[in-house]
Amino acid sequence: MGKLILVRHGKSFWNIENIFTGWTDIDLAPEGVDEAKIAGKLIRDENIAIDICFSSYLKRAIKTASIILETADITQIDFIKSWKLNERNYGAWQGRNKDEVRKEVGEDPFWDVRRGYSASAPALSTDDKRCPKFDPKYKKLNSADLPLTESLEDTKQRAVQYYFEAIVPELVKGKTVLVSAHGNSIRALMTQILNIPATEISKVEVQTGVLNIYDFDSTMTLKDNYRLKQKRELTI
Ligand SMILES: O=C(O)[C@@H](CO)OP(=O)(O)O
Repeated sequence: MGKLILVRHGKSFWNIENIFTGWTDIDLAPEGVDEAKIAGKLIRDENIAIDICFSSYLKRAIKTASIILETADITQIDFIKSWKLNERNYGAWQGRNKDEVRKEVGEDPFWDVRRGYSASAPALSTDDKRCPKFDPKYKKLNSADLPLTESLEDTKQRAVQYYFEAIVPELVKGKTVLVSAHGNSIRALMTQILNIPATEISKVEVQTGVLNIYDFDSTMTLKDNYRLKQKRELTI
């Protein structure tokens, strides 16, 4: 039976400061490191043998996965990174305080972009230093493929495409797969897996550091889904 574990990275410094992050490569805050350790301890205690790990290109997701695997003492597995698991690109809102943007643009347009399906923040201009083409991480990619802003729909399109292309084949083989990604890329995958319509997508919230587990049979029929999380103090 294939087991998929979706985890949103532990809290980053900008999560704590309430700043739109998107593709900005912000590190885990100490609280986020602890969340990842707790998740790793849960994997270890539940004897979940992860076979393969996928992560976005962003360090908050990469470090979350690495800490989980290290804490669970899982060392000899493939670790594959894809930009298609990145957070939604929030365009010109990246780096801005969420409350300030809300006051500036108004409640409805703000929530339409932030939790609606098709709206996006204003695009980055092509000479903006925040454009992915200026970041060496993306140098092997075609710059025309790299977004200057994205709606949730755009994010879902590339994340789900990657899910079918790279992750589902592992699940079909019966593997246990860890995917470490972001609020919006995971929201996109969850709505695909649970068949949630676009109109309901805004109601799906994804908590940091929580293990969202999906068990499939060999025909990819979902047999069970549950969350593992632990609030108590870290003792390791
Ligand atoms: O800032 C972001 O990149 C995301 C996730 O933290 O924000 P939001 O939850 O508003 O989509």
